[in-house]
Amino acid sequence: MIYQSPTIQVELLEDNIAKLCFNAPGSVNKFDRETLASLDAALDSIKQDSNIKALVLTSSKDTFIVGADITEFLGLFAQDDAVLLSWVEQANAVFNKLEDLPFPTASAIKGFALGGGCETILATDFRIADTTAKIGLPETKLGIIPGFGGTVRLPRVIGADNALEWITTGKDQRAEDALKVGAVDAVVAPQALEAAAIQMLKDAVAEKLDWQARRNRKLSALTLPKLEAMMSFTTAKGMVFAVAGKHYPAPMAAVSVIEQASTKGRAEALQIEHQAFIKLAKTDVAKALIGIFLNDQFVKGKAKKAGKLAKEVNNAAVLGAGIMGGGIAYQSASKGTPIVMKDIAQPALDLGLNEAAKLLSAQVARGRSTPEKMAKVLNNITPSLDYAAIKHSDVVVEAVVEHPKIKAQVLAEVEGYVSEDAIIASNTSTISINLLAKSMKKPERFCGMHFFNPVHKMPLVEVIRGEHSSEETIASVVAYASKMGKTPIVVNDCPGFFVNRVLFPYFAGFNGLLAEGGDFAAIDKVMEKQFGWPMGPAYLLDVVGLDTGHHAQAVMAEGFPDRMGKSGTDAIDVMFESKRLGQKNGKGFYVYSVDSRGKPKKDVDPTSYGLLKDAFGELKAFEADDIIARTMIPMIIETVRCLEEGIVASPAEADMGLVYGLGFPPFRGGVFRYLDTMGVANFVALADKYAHLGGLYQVTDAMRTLAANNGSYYQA
Ligand SMILES: NC(=O)c1ccc[n+]([C@@H]2O[C@H](COP(=O)([O-])OP(=O)(O)OC[C@H]3O[C@@H](n4cnc5c(N)ncnc54)[C@H](O)[C@@H]3O)[C@@H](O)[C@H]2O)c1
Repeated sequence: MIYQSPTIQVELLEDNIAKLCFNAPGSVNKFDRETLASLDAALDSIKQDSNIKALVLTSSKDTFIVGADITEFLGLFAQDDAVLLSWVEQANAVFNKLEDLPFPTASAIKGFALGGGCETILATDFRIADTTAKIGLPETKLGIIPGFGGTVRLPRVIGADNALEWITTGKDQRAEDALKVGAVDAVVAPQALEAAAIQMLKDAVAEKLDWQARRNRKLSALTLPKLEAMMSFTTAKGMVFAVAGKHYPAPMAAVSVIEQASTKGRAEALQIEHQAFIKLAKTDVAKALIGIFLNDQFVKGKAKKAGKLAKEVNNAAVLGAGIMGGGIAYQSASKGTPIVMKDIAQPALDLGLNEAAKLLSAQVARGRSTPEKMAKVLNNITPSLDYAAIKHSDVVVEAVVEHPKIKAQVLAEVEGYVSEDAIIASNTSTISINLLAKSMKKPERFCGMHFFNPVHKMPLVEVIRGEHSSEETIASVVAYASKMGKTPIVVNDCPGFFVNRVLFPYFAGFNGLLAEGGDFAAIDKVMEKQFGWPMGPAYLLDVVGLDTGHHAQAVMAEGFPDRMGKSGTDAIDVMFESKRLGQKNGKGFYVYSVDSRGKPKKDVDPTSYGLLKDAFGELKAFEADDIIARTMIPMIIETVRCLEEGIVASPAEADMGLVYGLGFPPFRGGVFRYLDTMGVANFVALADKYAHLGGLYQVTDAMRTLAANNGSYYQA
């Protein structure tokens, strides 16, 4: 053994080829500080051993290296620039040491080689992948750029255009795609991986392969004709800005770094990367995006733990084949859990199946599925008009019309058809789970399972714990949601649960602006372009449906009369009463049509402006900051209330609920990250300026205390 640590072992194989194996104690290899220090020490030992003629890097896990240890990032990035620079320089010295070894080197890559893992393989002369390999530099998705030389080495290995695409999109690349652009030298079967890498090294030692020429290419400036370089970088900037937009600076920074470094040798090029990396690491955007990554892991970890208590779900049923029922059936079937779709009307069943077939056909057309797979998924959905079909279901999801009496009746009926231990969940969006539980003989087997529309796209499922729901019920529904590829968050019962409870105060803020003459299209523009929501409030209401919005608003007003009770007519009433229901009937705040290419199109409509003018008078302009404050303050305070009341268990889960359920701008990280970034005291001062607008604008006592103590919701 040449070197051994808890994360890395180095041994000498035949023909004096050394093998460095990443072998961390957990299930995967990560580039934490310990592994980096260990790699440094391992390389020193290798350098000192004069017998060694070549080096192969391998992993004892199913994956090579999944990337940096992101749990270390927020603490690390909070340090002074000088400390951060010294960390980056030290880390890069290790990668340079690997690249500068006096003999040929190769990486044998299986599974993920992402981030720091990808930067490791780029520092070797050769890269052999097996068919399971996935390679990439996802850093821009976290608001930063690669910091271990990725922006310098990748363009020199695969060319500037390819590297720009890899780095600015942050996508993982499959082995065969990596081979096409020359990121790897060969792709082999998993069992042949190590032997193939060793053979390549033997050929290099025997000078059949010119490893030094490859290395020199990485050490020098990029060989790009001036005109071509200008074209590449200018095009990339335009495209990247169009996709990433002004709120996500990292992809653009990556283009600039690659451009500036393109004329430099390794040392200078790396310095350009270091400087840009440090600047981005300090941004609020990086903090928010890293926070989301960590929160996502936290939420998924909780769901995984719940899985241990869960009942296995092999057969499911959904009651109601409407928009939601059809979506739930499709999602369950496509993730491998057969599902009975029960309705009272044959046309509804036909429509539900047709919707599923449409989604599947689109996937086949895009090459993401095959006709065989499509047939299998459709076979997993059993349409039925008869309750007898749900007899063997482990979980039944009720998704019939949003009417308390109908739901109560359906839930009572269901209990008579399923086994004693079957779990029953309701997809209600507003009706109290405790209220619905009253119609059941065994309320402990019942909880809420709130999906979002469209089911196949929206990642969140709110699992609502009623006062009688058993732990097994909650755990089983959480596990089923995870199996469906969704991110479940467990919340306690209250009107609107978590997501709708915080959404309606935001709509109330919007209504308040309109009641004073605010222009809905101008408000949407500010909330989309400046705040970063995927849709402004008027557009979102049109998508949700003004009838649904109107109904849910009444439920919320009844549940929280002090804050959400209504006096007089608001803009939602105006639209609803004029039968402008939104996208579903082609007119709401906006009018909807189909453009010449068959794509849905929305336009402003003088009629809706006329109706609003009749109700609220002439239009009045509001400043962007005012619009943001008046809509966001109510949502933010309601979110804090949900945490204080234990409706949602942690800031991390609340923020993920907002990002995954509503599309809260990821670069802001969620309400709690947003509050921490702006400072709780600053928020309280801002909200106090709007306190005259009513109960939704009153901060809680706990917020005031936190503000006075200069506290925050997250630790880092
Ligand atoms: N549409 C949304 O955006 C959304 C989002 C989240 C939750 N939800 C909730 O999901 C539920 C369904 O909403 P939807 O939009 O799919 O409604 P929908 O009107 O599209 O579908 C309801 C379906 O239930 C069927 N149905 C009625 N009574 C039935 C019974 N006794 N047994 C079986 N089927 C019956 C109807 O025939 C219809 O096909 C509601 O509780 C709603 O609040 C809707």
